[in-house]
Amino acid sequence: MIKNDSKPTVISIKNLKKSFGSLKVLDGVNLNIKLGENLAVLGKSGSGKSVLIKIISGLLKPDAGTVEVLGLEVDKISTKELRTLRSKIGFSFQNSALYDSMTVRENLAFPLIRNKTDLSKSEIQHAIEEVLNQVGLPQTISQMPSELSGGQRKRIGIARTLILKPEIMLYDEPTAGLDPITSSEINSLIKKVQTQYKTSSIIITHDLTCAKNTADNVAILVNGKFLQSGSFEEVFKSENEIAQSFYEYNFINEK
Ligand SMILES: Nc1ncnc2c1ncn2[C@@H]1O[C@H](COP(=O)(O)OP(=O)(O)OP(=O)(O)O)[C@@H](O)[C@H]1O
Repeated sequence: MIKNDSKPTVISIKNLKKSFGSLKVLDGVNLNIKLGENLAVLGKSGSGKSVLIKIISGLLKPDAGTVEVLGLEVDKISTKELRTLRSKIGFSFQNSALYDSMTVRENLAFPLIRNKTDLSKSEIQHAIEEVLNQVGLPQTISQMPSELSGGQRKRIGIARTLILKPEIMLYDEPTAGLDPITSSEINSLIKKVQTQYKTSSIIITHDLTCAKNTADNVAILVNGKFLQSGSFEEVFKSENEIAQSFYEYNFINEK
């Protein structure tokens, strides 16, 4: 799956298993993400994509296997180490998770104040302006989330994670519910984040256009394992029936 073996591995998962009662959700997942790589994880609803992300971020414990993130085994480290590790991971949630009663400025200041108490007011203001420019929305600084479009809210949600300069980004269905043009803008932003912030990312998506345009590699989660992984072309030009059925049910927009 990985093309450039000389780059360090940022996420390494070996034989990961996770069940809930008799429901086997992950049943031997193996995964390597190299520095600067974007990986799209595809899979049907309920296939375990969110469980995988929760295990990577230490919110759920694996039943078996090893999960190393930035060189640390997430289920073996102390709460304090986990907190530090999580501050290096940016989450882009489906609902953007903005605080409705705060302006865009306050939403962006919030993670900085919570995590970096030593920043001055002008440093915070500078960081907010910088990140708003990066996501292309400097004019929204005094607006409330309710005044923003779905695509703008998504961008501000991404800005709110970028302001902490994460090393890893986890995107949960970044284009869900967005029209094709707004989706394409979000896809471009994901690529921009990869190059400008030098992040390594997992992009959970049902949207093959998103996978094609944002990811270096894609992997399909089926029956608790990665069935197919590799570049978009490798996975979807294969004869594999499940990969083919994914492809046929998606309309692909070229960049
Ligand atoms: N804390 C939990 N307790 C019990 N079952 C759980 C828990 N979390 C997830 N599951 C089950 O694990 C399975 C995988 O869930 P998960 O949310 O990872 O799916 P998904 O691939 O992200 O789906 P979707 O695309 O719909 O978001 C589901 O059957 C879900 O009900």
